[in-house]
Amino acid sequence: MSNSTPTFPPAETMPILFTKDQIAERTKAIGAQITADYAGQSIVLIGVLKGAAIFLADLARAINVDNTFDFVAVSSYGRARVSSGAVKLIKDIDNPIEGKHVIIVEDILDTGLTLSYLRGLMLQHKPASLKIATCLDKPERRLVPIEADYVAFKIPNQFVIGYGMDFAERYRGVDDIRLFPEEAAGH
Ligand SMILES: O=P(O)(O)OC[C@H]1O[C@H](OP(=O)(O)OP(=O)(O)O)[C@H](O)[C@@H]1O
Ligand code: HPA
Ligand SMILES: [Mg+2]
Repeated sequence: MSNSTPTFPPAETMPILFTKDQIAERTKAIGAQITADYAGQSIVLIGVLKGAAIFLADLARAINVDNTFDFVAVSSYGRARVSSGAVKLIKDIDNPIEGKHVIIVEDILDTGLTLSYLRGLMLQHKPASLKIATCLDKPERRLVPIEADYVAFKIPNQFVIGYGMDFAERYRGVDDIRLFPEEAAGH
């Protein structure tokens, strides 16, 4: 059945894809990996607002090397529906990253348009190194070739909410990652 008005069913009614315990376990593992990879160095974690805020907060607490935070925000024009790759920077980094070890932190790598735009932009600042950490990777949806260096979970082509991820700005605070029912999307 299709309708034109989005509805916001309670998150508890949606199937769980990953529980908060599973997410915490993978986040700790990635944090340990980053700690090992950057031992003795300083890193800059750049979160992509708004979705990445929660994963960044947890990942940072699982990393045991000197680190600072920064945030960027982008706006995309119908990202999932056009292949133009039109992404615009709304908020830039606050501090220079030239010569620094940088990790861009995302909640989800989907078509790749957001991260491929941001990677190009950040490389212009000449960081010493640039890697990508993402909670979720949906490889089937990729429109441009880009891979993350640290991935908590690979998922099939299904829309998810929770742990920072939204549907129409809702559900970001849900602490499990759940499958959003397509019939509620109203398209
Ligand atoms: O790989 P892509 O197809 O570019 O999609 C992934 C991006 O889309 C979502 O952000 P969105 O732009 O919806 O904003 P939000 O983070 O504020 O939810 C998500 O948080 C990623 O940033
Ligand atoms: O599955 C998703 N859920 C929420 N936001 C998203 N942005 C890209 N893919 C998704
Ligand atoms: Mg985002």
